Amino acid sequence: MATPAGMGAPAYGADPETARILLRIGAIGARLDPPFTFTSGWASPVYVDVRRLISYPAERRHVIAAAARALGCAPGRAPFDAVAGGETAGIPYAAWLAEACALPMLYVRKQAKGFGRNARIEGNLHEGERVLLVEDLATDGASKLSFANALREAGAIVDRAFVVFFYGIFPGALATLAEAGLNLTFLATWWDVLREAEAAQAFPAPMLAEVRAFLENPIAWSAAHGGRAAL
Ligand SMILES: O=P(O)(O)OC[C@H]1O[C@H](OP(=O)(O)OP(=O)(O)O)[C@H](O)[C@@H]1O
Ligand SMILES: O=C(O)c1cc(=O)[nH]c(=O)[nH]1
Repeated sequence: MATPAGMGAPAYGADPETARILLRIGAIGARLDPPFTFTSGWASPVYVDVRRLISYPAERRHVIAAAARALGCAPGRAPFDAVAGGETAGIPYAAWLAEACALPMLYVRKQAKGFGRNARIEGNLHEGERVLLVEDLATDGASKLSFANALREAGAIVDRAFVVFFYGIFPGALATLAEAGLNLTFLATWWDVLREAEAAQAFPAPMLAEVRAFLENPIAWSAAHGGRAAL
């Protein structure tokens, strides 16, 4: 995986078991008619439902332990002061990681609530705290920028985000995050899942060909299937 020029390397926690877990718990979906549509507007023949992991205690423990290792955090020794989950899918992972690292937890709303405190950040954030942003997954990373900016506007220092799964196929995704001062740590990408899916013969041959076509050129695939057509 390419390292964005001029920034720290993305920390690829490379945990092959995470890819196997996602396949085993049915988190990897493939469908052509109709294709999936992502939050960012891309059309895709695949969807990764990392949310399912919350229902599997042994598997989620494995993933959180791998995340804590990749991030270098343990009780009394962490390179950040608090852990913030992105609404909604990031919140349980942030809670478990905060617990594993014995750190305070926060969460970030997609939008200000519109009434009450009208805040995007929940929990007690102290000015100047180093906050790790946690989410379930990243495709092109746009949601990470929004969550990180909300934390920064509230006074946090945010220079690292963690996701269980990073697509690893959208050109420039890591570089764009790095240019915005955000380095991404992740445990598995689509290339890990594809390797495991091929070994387990998880997709019939025609679907595998379609999945490969998307992974190798997601923008062209999306444009040809009614989705977003440009970065
Ligand atoms: O934009 P990216 O950084 O690449 O990440 C993709 C986002 O899409 C999903 O959230 P979704 O918008 O479906 O909301 P949810 O968490 O409330 O389900 C996922 O949880 C990420 O936040
Ligand atoms: O970008 C998204 O909306 C998205 C893609 C995906 O594979 N999984 C998911 O939960 N969200």
